[in-house]
Amino acid sequence: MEENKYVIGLDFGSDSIRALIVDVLNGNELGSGVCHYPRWMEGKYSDAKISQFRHHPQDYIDAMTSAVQQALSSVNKDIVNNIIGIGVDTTGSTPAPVDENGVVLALKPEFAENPNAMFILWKDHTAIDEAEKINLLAHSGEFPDYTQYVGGVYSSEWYWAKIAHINEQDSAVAKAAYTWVELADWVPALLTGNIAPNQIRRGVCAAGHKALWHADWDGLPSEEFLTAISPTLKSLRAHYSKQVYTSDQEAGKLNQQWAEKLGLPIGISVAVGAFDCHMGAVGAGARENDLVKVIGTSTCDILMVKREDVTGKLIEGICGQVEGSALPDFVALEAGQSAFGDVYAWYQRLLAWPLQLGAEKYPELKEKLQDISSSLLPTLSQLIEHHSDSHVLALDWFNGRRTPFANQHLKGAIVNMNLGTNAVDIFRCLVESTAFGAKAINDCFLDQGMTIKRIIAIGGISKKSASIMQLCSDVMETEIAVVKSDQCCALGAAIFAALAAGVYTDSISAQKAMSSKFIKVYQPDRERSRYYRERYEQYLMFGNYMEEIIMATAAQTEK
Ligand SMILES: Nc1ncnc2c1ncn2[C@@H]1O[C@H](COP(=O)(O)OP(=O)(O)O)[C@@H](O)[C@H]1O
Ligand SMILES: O=C(CO)[C@H](O)[C@H](O)COP(=O)(O)O
Repeated sequence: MEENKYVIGLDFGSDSIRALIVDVLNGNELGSGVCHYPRWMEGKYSDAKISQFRHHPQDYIDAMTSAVQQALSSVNKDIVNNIIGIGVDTTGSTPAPVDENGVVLALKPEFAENPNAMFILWKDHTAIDEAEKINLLAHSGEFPDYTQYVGGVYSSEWYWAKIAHINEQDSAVAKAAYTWVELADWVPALLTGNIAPNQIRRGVCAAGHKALWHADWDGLPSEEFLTAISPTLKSLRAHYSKQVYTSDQEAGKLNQQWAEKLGLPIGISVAVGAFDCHMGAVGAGARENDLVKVIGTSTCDILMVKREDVTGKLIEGICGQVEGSALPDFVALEAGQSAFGDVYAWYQRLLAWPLQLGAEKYPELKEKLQDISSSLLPTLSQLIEHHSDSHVLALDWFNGRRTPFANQHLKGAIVNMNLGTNAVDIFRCLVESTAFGAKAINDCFLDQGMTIKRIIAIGGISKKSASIMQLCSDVMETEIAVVKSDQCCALGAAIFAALAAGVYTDSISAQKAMSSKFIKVYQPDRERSRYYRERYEQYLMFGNYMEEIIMATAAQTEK
């Protein structure tokens, strides 16, 4: 009898990496490991006040090694010996500068402590000015509108803005960087030993959604356009591979060094990498007109559409329409919110400040105070189940607005408080604001003729808080199905590992066999939906008003 075969999905998140061992026949999840990035957890190389968020490459290497080893130790040896492939999903746009041999600069002694030589995490917003310049140039009429397939607005979260920003700030990095590589492309390259810039297989997902790659202009934007953004971008077009790949294809084979380090069989397939939400959508079983929302720190939303539905059609205000970035034969429309759970995390930190002071003053109470601090979010999220007519209203743009129409200058806001407003009222209005932000994304798709047949939720919050999910369903006035898998992005990566290893010849069959089932479907409560309809109008009005004020203030500061 032929032995069962297994694959590993690696999901590189903002704080940690998850490794998941999956049966290729049925998608059963057999073992897993998680590891937080050690330097990141110490707060190194980042400064939230200036929106600078950097990951040291060594963090990825150390955490991946530990997570995979943990996962392997949770299953028996027969399973380990029958692992035939690895799939990789990561956050993005999270690029790093590499030298002519493909070594990330921060892995070289002279750059080891330089945050500009590390991975620039997706949520780093230090490149707002450069993103604005890209938009001005793309809309100037001097060049083709290179932003047309990314929603018409280039974001500071993305590749070219980040590279231009770092290169202009740091001439040593600019000089040493031969090219810049997205994390989603770097991990498979590392595992296969193909880090040399001319060998690396870049995925269509990162290229199309963040680097303005499109077949219409034969790949990347022209050298003239890139050097108009910044002369420091010269030669980067030439140093970027001409061809890009979908994730059902192989990036290469696991090399001996990494096989030994991780404890995996040598020579197994490593699939081309892609972003977390794209692989998550596949893991969630998304088909035509399904909107999959990865709801966690931020949200990343993928609407899966048929090529014919968007042929000759440009969807504005989103983060891209790219064929093959999720399922190879579909176009994935990407959108998202730059902060979702991060808004709640901010509020939790605010409320927990006196507890932290208390713990410093009375060390004997530290543990108890920490317990209270970590129970704040679950408790608040339970308390908002009770309906309230509080008039407090918030904007969810605490980390800028990603969709609709990216604008990273924008900030969060809360209005309409009085002396009776309490901590739960404020938490409720923050949750409402994140749900309104989600509804604004749906409207952006629907207003432009797209169809949303089902909403599927994955990510931490879809499981951690029933009250928040119910509120989202009430606000969006749609059913929301929550998937069973706790690691849906890693499961999607595992599906691509099975495809790259040749277990399935088409992605739909692989998805049918291996994707997650649902565990719960939230139904909108009609009465609450009516209430939120009005509140949503107020949110939109408040948003328009605040946007005007914030942009006017930003313009004044620039003068
Ligand atoms: N009980 C809770 N209710 C609401 N939000 C929560 C709760 N517990 C954690 N969170 C939020 O969940 C987010 C983390 O989501 P998760 O999906 O686990 O991580 P990531 O986005 O890094 O993959 C944090 O921003 C945190 O504020
Ligand atoms: O924008 C993205 C993909 O295009 C990010 O990868 C994503 O939003 C990261 O989110 P999280 O840390 O919440 O999983």
